[in-house]
Amino acid sequence: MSVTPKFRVGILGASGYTGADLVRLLLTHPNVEIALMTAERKAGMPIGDVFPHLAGYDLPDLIGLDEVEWPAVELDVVFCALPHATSQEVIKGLLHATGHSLLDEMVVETTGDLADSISGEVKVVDLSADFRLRDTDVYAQWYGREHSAVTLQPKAVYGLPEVNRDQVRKAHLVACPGCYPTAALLALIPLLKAGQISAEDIIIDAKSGVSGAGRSLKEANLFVEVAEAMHPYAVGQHRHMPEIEQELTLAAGEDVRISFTPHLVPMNRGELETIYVRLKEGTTVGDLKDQLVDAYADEPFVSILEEGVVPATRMVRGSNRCVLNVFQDRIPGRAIVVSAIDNLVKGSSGQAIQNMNLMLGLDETTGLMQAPMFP
Ligand SMILES: NC(=O)C1=CN([C@@H]2O[C@H](COP(=O)(O)OP(=O)(O)OC[C@H]3O[C@@H](n4cnc5c(N)ncnc54)[C@H](OP(=O)(O)O)[C@@H]3O)[C@@H](O)[C@H]2O)C=CC1
Ligand SMILES: CC(=O)N[C@@H](CCC(=O)OP(=O)(O)O)C(=O)O
Repeated sequence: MSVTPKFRVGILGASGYTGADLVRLLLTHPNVEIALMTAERKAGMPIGDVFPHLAGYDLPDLIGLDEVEWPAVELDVVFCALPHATSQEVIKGLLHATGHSLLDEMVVETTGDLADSISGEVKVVDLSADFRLRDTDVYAQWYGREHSAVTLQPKAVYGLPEVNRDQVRKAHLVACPGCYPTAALLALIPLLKAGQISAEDIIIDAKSGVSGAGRSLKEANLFVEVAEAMHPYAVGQHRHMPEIEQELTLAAGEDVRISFTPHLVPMNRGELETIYVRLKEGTTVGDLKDQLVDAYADEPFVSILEEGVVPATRMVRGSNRCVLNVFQDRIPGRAIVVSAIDNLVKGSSGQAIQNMNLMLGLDETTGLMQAPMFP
């Protein structure tokens, strides 16, 4: 009986929420083995002590980043599920330690022919925000610190597979989109590309479950602070705004400005965005719907719901799906687009695996076809 060779995968930050969901999803992925898992405070612990739901599986113990023996650990893929700022330092360090060609000044981008010449080297999928913003000055402005890997940034590919699939296939460093941007971009990019909606009048009203804030202890995320209540935060200044505008502007070919307000809602996972748009002259709500149906006809993870069916987080929980629909606003000339994802799956870990599948030349859906959990 022949044994399928498996790619060796490392998860940096496996003791966090996205790390845990990476482990959960990768445990049933037929083409990978989890060869390394790191933590900071939880270093030295078995993963089952940190996350009881992951006890009893054949997994390595959590180790500190400083204990990783690059390049001897021989990883094919590294998932970086670390806080932003830490991530760029760690990625730069691991590329140095493995003597990666991506650091070569001659390699100006990873998606052209040069990508083929570095095909055997480790591939990095970053879940943090560190390589998403293409302009490092914009990064400095929104993240309050200078970017420390300025020459590496242009070599990263923005990992929204439905939009950048071909670049992701050849990439060695993929920046996974933020959870809010994922839900917004999937809803809006096809409409802006088709010139159906105004680039100037887009209002995104977003809601997220508390796992979106990560597992580290924060007073604002205690049960008493979030249960039986709901509140907006980072009003008018959330750092996902420039990320969403960057990708919408690229798609539209003109400057796109958005109003974006996230809210924290008392649920563990899930993200819902209600998006108000202005129709261009001569465009109907039916045209928007047709455009979304067309754009996603062959996409395994994006579904446009039937007439009148309202997207909800319970339709996507635990799955890599995004569900969308379009509705007529009472105000003439306006429409409402609703988008739902699971922040920990399509909004981070699932999307990261979707990117990995593309980078490794595997079927994009491998290990990601779980149906949503309900109730
Ligand atoms: N949660 C979400 O829905 C989403 C998160 N993201 C991004 O993904 C990344 C991970 O998020 P999430 O899993 O929620 O975060 P968590 O706070 O839950 O986990 C962070 C992980 O990083 C480790 N860590 C923290 N500081 C350091 C350090 N200085 N050196 C080494 N390791 C460190 C932690 O280890 P330990 O616990 O042992 O200290 C833990 O394993 C972040 O950049 C986040 O912004 C992106 C999209 C959605
Ligand atoms: C509920 C909540 O707090 N969500 C996080 C976003 C999660 C995410 O996508 O974060 P990164 O862009 O840092 O990767 C926030 O608003 O900061």
